[in-house]
Amino acid sequence: MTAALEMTGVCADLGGRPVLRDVDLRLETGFTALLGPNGAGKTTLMRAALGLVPLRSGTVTSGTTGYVPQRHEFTWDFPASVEDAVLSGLVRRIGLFRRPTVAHWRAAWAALDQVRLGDLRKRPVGELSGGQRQRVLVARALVLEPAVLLLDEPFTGLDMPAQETLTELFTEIARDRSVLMATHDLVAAAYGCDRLILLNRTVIACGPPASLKDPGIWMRTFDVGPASHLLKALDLVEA
Ligand SMILES: Nc1ncnc2c1ncn2[C@@H]1O[C@H](COP(=O)(O)OP(=O)(O)OP(=O)(O)O)[C@@H](O)[C@H]1O
Repeated sequence: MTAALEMTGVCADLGGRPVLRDVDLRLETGFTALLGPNGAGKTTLMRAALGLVPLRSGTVTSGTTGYVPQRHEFTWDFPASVEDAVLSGLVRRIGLFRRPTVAHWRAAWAALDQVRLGDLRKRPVGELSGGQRQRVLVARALVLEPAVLLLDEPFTGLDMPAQETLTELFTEIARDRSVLMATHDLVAAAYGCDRLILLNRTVIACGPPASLKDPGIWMRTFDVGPASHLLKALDLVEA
């Protein structure tokens, strides 16, 4: 089976310092969480998958890639409607000064239906809640029909109901494509995702949550000791 995303021996430096070393991973269909402490290289790995980070060595191969950046990287203070925001995901395909065709609009509406915002397509984005805006960003990435959807900390600043709605949506999207989500919500990832990748500059471990019960791999990834609450929260040691 062709992988949606494959990295082999990826090393990448930023500002002259090594950030990723010898990263190997292969993603097929399903919902995968990318876990690691601050500075582990999660965002850099996603940017490498998009071809936005020069590699010192190694290879990246992927199908079409959709990317939902961290929310603070996106400005919403333009008066765009929800459907315009989704259509902007197709700007490279449409061409900067060309008009979208009916097919482009239909693709944008289908993506909005998929995130269950079809009813709000004429609304200004500025009037939506945080969770709804995050779904607009997901639709903007989905409109490209990506083989792999990269989500960079999609839960930041959202309340529990909004997080649960998004988790259900990502699970549904991951039925027929690959979804890779960087998150600090370890418990939600361990319960909601098919596979976990533990990253700290390199892949420390990966596999289905049930295969990652050794506290040592979590301690190495997050640089914590055996008394860490993290291990208790993940049910890896006696509370
Ligand atoms: N443009 C840059 N120039 C130099 N160093 C950078 C640059 N961008 C990121 N870094 C460094 O690379 C390392 C990895 O950063 P990255 O943002 O990929 O980590 P992360 O796992 O996504 O972290 P977080 O959980 O805090 O978002 C960090 O030490 C960061 O300071």
